[in-house]
Amino acid sequence: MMTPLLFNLNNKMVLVVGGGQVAHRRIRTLLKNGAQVVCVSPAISENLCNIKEARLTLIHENYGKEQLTNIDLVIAATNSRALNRQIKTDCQSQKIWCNRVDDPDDSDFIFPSVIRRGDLTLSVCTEGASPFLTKKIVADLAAEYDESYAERTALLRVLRKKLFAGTASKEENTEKLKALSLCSVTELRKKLAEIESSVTDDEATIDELEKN
Ligand SMILES: C[C@@]1(CC(=O)O)C2=NC(=C\c3[nH]c(c(CCC(=O)O)c3CC(=O)O)Cc3[nH]c(c(CC(=O)O)c3CCC(=O)O)/C=C3\N/C(=C\2)[C@@H](CCC(=O)O)[C@]3(C)CC(=O)O)/[C@H]1CCC(=O)O
Ligand SMILES: NC(=O)c1ccc[n+]([C@@H]2O[C@H](COP(=O)([O-])OP(=O)(O)OC[C@H]3O[C@@H](n4cnc5c(N)ncnc54)[C@H](O)[C@@H]3O)[C@@H](O)[C@H]2O)c1
Repeated sequence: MMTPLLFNLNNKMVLVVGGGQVAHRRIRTLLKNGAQVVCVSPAISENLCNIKEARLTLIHENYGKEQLTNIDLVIAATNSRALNRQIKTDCQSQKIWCNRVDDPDDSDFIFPSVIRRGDLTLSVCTEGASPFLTKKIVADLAAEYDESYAERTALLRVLRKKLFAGTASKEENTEKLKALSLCSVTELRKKLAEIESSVTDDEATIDELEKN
């Protein structure tokens, strides 16, 4: 059984071995999430060659153990099971975490399918049992948790911060936060506008008092 974690890939050095379809998918995900990527493969797909991104380095060579120097994570994405197994073994001896795209059981981590709505992340995985089931569930969830959830999450973040900055007790805040999480985007916008205008009123009152 795998453990779901949210991992900060900013500035991590990731070696992707292989330059085919699966490598391309992994590299797009890695770049989107801030990683530095080195891709090593004798053949590199046109899709990959067309990516214009300073954080991606393409090396037209066969895999070699020396390429693991200064690498944080490795994706073994070649079409050879024997080579992917060798890469995993090399990583293990250097304590580098490795994803084998052909064998979840022999991987230190695997890639779920992800839906992003601003700061809301939904992640689905069957640990290799059925990637097609994953796709179906993701399509269902994407329809239910639509783009409006990005604003909903952003509004909740601001309201939460404002509540914590206020003088209410911890218990009161917990109750309010629970209720807010069930509000629609329209209700949340309204609540934020109310809080902001009352803050402005308070500030105006303080200004008045200071003047007198
Ligand atoms: C979620 C997604 C993310 C992504 O890849 O970006 C993903 N696979 C996707 C699609 C997909 N993959 C495959 C098919 C063909 C149908 C089929 O074979 O069933 C399709 C469908 C398609 O392509 O449409 C084949 C396949 N996949 C794996 C193996 C090896 C094995 O199981 O041993 C084989 C057999 C290879 C062979 O035949 O040799 C293994 C893995 N695939 C994973 C992730 C990890 C577990 C995720 C999970 O189980 O939920 C894991 C364990 C490892 C990893 O992390 O790499 C992405 C959904 C894309 C989306 O959402 O659009
Ligand atoms: N995880 C998944 O979602 C998923 C999906 C489909 C397939 N797969 C598995 O992933 C493997 C790769 O799939 P693909 O569609 O990307 O295959 P592909 O044939 O498109 O790409 C394989 C790549 O490996 C490279 N390669 C071969 N020998 C190499 C070496 N010595 N050093 C470096 N690179 C080398 C090739 O040049 C090629 O770029 C498949 O064999 C399959 O087992 C996984």
